[in-house]
Amino acid sequence: MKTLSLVLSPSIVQSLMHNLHLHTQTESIAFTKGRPLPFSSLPGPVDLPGIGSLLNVMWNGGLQNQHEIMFNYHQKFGGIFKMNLGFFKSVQIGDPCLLESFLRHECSYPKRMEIKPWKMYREYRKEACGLLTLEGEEWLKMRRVAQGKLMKIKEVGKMDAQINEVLKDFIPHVRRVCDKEGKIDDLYFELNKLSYEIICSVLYNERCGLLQEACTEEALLFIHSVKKMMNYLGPLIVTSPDLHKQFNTKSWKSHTEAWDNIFATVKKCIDKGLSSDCSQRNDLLNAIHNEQSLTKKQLSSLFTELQIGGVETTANSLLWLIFNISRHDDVQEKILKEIQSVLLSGKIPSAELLQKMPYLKSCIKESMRVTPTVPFTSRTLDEDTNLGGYLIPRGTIAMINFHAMMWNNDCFPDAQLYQPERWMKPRSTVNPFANTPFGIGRRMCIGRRLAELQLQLTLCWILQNFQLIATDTEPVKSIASGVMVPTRKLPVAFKKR
Ligand code: HEM
Repeated sequence: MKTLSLVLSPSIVQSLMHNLHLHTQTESIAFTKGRPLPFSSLPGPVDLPGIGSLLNVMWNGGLQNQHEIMFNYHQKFGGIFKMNLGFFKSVQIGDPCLLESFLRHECSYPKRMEIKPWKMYREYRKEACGLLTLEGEEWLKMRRVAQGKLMKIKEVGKMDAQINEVLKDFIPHVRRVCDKEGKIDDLYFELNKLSYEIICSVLYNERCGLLQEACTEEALLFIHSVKKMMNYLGPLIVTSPDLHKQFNTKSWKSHTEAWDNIFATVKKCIDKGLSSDCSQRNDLLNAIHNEQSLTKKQLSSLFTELQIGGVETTANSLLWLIFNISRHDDVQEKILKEIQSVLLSGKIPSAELLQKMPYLKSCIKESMRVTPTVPFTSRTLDEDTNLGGYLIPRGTIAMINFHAMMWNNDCFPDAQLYQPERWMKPRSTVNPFANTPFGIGRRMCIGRRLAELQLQLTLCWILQNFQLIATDTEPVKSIASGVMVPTRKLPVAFKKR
């Protein structure tokens, strides 16, 4: 059994869990060793036979509203509670101190909850798995290959010129798609195009034409297919994917067709990128291929899952960033001044010059905290684990709730307000485990550095060319649909400078 060195004393935990709101790193909680209490004694919502808390979840808005439901449960039960949804039993972690101790004992091959339909597709079509779906030693081997190129700030910094080339085309594209009032009909879709164009440029040195006036359906195939695949994923997971496959249902067929298109698009890029005309190119594909540690099949799966992981997430973070800035004129003015003071006489932003823009970076960090793109991640426990004074059995899914931690008033005073200044203090008192929008530990997002560079450069280009205007001030709610999407079109307009 794995015992975490920092465990909450069971008696203190029990009284705290039941009587107090979410506790945080700012409260002094004594972590002592002791005999853990059984899993069954963890607090948690009603657990009915066979369905657990499913009815409660449905009553409160369903899985789409799971971020708010879990946030409220953390307020009620504390930083750790158990939850059973019938199809899976979980322990929910929403406290930075507990997360820190959980990670201190992370195993060599951390496992996220399996996305079964994705695995089934790969078996069905005899495709390999990539970083999102691999486990064990194979995962670590692939991770090491990709990490050397993607997690080093210096390596990623070299991608700035390619990203700028795409952004140069994005600005006239925005002007083209704006109506007379500066509104964009489907801003999220346009940002997805930008994100896809950037990732293809960085991975394969390939431009896809998504920002051109006459953009072809073929170029849009990947984005449409990911959307289609995600639409069918939920129903397949909640019911039985095995039965869907056995009866070849519409959901299974559509999910398969979408993945076929996703893999076909990536394989085309790989074949072209490795052809003799392009093999001298300075891109991620050739850099990884030249190391000769992955087969062609593994390359396809790695690159497919890098694209899946990187396109919509970055577009979504950018969408919320634009929204948050549009509602804070003072913040917008301050970023623009910072940009103008660094980019003298029309200089183009670069990874190096971004180092002189701490306020711009704080604005992005704050946006990802207040409106996170991914609200949770998961780990499947490989051993019985003593966490927070409770014995969590092997095989339980630990849901790590970033959203609950990032919205915790004890970690972040006035947590639901957008206040970039909170990141500008010389000595931050924030527990770093409380703000982890890219996940954490050995399996954290491998595209983090690239996403950050992309967001920083894009914000520079947008604010130099447009003033972001809030067209109304009504609240905008979000729903959990893989990533956190707004429930209505964002009320934002782009006014030319
Ligand atoms: C703002 C944009 C992004 C956000 C918010 C984001 C968020 C995340 C999160 C929360 C995880 C799970 C981490 C964990 O379980 O601890 C993850 C994993 C992952 N992300 Fe990202 N991501 C972003 C951009 C990207 C980009 C640009 C790429 C590709 C270049 C990418 C590729 C991946 C991959 C492959 C994984 C799985 C890593 C593994 O299990 O080894 N992501 N991301």
